[in-house]
Amino acid sequence: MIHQETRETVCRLHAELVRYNLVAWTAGNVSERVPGEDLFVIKPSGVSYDELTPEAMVVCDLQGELVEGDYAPSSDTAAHAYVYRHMPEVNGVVHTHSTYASAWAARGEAIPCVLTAMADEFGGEIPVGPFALIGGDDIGKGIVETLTGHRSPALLMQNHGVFTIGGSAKAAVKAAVMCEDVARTVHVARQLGTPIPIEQHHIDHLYDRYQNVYGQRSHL
Ligand SMILES: O=C(CO)[C@@H](O)[C@@H](O)COP(=O)(O)O
Repeated sequence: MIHQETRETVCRLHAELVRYNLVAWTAGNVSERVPGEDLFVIKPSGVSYDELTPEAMVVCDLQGELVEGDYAPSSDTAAHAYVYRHMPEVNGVVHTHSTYASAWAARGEAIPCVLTAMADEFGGEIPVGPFALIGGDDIGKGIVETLTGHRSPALLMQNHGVFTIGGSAKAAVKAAVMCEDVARTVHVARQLGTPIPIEQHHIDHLYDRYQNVYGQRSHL
């Protein structure tokens, strides 16, 4: 099938949402831009995660129209397409209803930057986007307006759940995993007392280290 490599990547990353317990039933979705094309691959709508295969993935254009595939595209296709049209640096989009992050979304409250892991991955708080109905451009607009110029690759769409972006679908999945992890920890901290905010200059230092030094850097 066309765009087989991207199909395989997007299919494999959907299994990560299940592995990290970020979705229930058929909720959630992952997409990735097809390299060099005005196209992206996304999950078929309402198909069980254990039935997802590279062949079941669907290919859409940047208007969200189905280009190739046997299934109807995800109900969030318009949102993903909007992000790809307005954020050319983004090559991956993920949506989950992960429990703790969605509980913050239900309250419309940003997750404050009180953990070094938040400074590392999000460069500050995880912001909240507006309430938006599903299917049109409203969710996509909320994502773009909230994350443009913001360090965080994740946001909490009010009353809904998590959307993340990344330079790849894998990066967006990582952001979704880390978003749920810190949402849970900060929630527990709130139950025990008042979390202590990290000073901005420390956030900046931590973010720079994690983004530019942490891990294995290819020197070849
Ligand atoms: O939250 C929504 C829509 O935003 C769910 O329907 C979504 O998680 C799953 O929908 P799809 O199966 O991708 O169509």
